[in-house]
Amino acid sequence: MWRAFTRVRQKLLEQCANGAATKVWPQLTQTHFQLHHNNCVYLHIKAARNIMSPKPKVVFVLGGPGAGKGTQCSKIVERFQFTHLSAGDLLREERARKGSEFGALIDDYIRNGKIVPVEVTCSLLENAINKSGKSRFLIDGFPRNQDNLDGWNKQMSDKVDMQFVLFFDCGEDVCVARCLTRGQGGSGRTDDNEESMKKRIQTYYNESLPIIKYFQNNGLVKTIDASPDADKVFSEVERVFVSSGFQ
Ligand SMILES: Nc1ncnc2c1ncn2[C@@H]1O[C@H](COP(=O)(O)OP(=O)(O)OP(=O)(O)O)[C@@H](O)[C@H]1O
Ligand SMILES: O=c1ccn([C@@H]2O[C@H](COP(=O)(O)O)[C@@H](O)[C@H]2O)c(=O)[nH]1
Repeated sequence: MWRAFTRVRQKLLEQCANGAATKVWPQLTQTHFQLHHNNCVYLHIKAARNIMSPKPKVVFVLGGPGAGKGTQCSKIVERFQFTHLSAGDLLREERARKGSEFGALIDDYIRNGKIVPVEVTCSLLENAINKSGKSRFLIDGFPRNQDNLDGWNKQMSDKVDMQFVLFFDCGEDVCVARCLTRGQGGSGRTDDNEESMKKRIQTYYNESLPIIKYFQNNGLVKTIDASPDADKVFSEVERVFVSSGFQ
């Protein structure tokens, strides 16, 4: 956790300890500093930046269908007080909303594993962020293609502080088996069936993986092996969040 430090003056730590520093940086507490054995005081840069940035913090959560994104997001919410926004859930809610002008379109896209135009998804995400009044968000299952990424950059990138992309790496067979088991268990999802799965997997390879690669090329991706059991996966996830300065 305390890998990225910058040296600060001893006086600052003392100010922090006696509360005087809150006048300068009200969000910082003594937990953001560490006294090193050589008597120098270090500030945890990422933790400090995380707490001092006024924009909402966003982590994109990506991976194949059934990789375990939603399952891990629930655990992250519990441990790190993030708000979970699943783009798929928001679209399903909008599809079910009486009078929605997008209901039929969303239904067709979901059944066929296609990606809904970004104007619809991005507006749902922005409304959810604004409505929540919260400051840490997991955006699960978005951006999924170039249209999503372009639309997000146009509408949202200046309004949030994107932290990193959490990528759940999982083989196709495991992904498909998890979704089909979820369907047989009564998920009620119109796309947890073999026909939709084939299309979802194709969309993932053709449209979503190139976006993950783009983020990778920009050094933004934290990859997690999503094939072990959920608790084991979470221990890796926890490590990533802590080393990124979240407490
Ligand atoms: N590590 C795991 N090991 C075994 N089963 C898992 C694991 N993680 C999740 N599952 C199960 O697999 C199914 C899919 O998980 P989850 O809904 O979290 O995936 P997802 O990536 O959000 O899926 P989708 O993209 O389809 O929304 C669920 O039934 C869940 O209980
Ligand atoms: O940004 C998004 C997210 C989802 N969709 C559509 O919804 C389904 C289901 O998504 P899950 O993340 O698996 O819940 C997906 O196959 C797409 O059809 C979307 O269009 N855009």
